[in-house]
Amino acid sequence: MTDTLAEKTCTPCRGGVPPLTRDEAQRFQAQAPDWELGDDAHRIQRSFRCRNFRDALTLVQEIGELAETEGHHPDISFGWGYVTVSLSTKKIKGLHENDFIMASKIDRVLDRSGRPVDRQQ
Ligand SMILES: C[C@H](O)[C@H](O)[C@H]1CNC2=NC(N)=NC(=O)C2=N1
Repeated sequence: MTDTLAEKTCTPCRGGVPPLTRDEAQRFQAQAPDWELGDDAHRIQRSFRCRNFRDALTLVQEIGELAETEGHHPDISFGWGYVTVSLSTKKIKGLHENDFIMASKIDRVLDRSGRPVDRQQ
């Protein structure tokens, strides 16, 4: 049984590998179905609803710590009541398995924290 994405760890990406094709990205996306594949298949994105600004800020902090631990970093925008996370691998200007590993781990942060976050699509 191969590890699920959330059990994997990101591998340092030093470029030199092609980004995932749309088909490959769609296969990974099946394991992170709450994430939307961008039109150019070069990024995945998901928004979370939070109770207020402080909750959004706390979630951003948690995601930031996870990114530092994994060595793979999302772009995050947030405000009162929402956090939007976008993942793409800068070094290869497209998607890498690392992006889907991070997506799956971010989903686990939410599930574990059990915060009352609606999952807006
Ligand atoms: C060596 C290390 O893996 C790289 O510098 C990492 C750091 N975090 C990263 N995050 C993202 N999103 N893309 C990258 O290309 C990237 N490179």
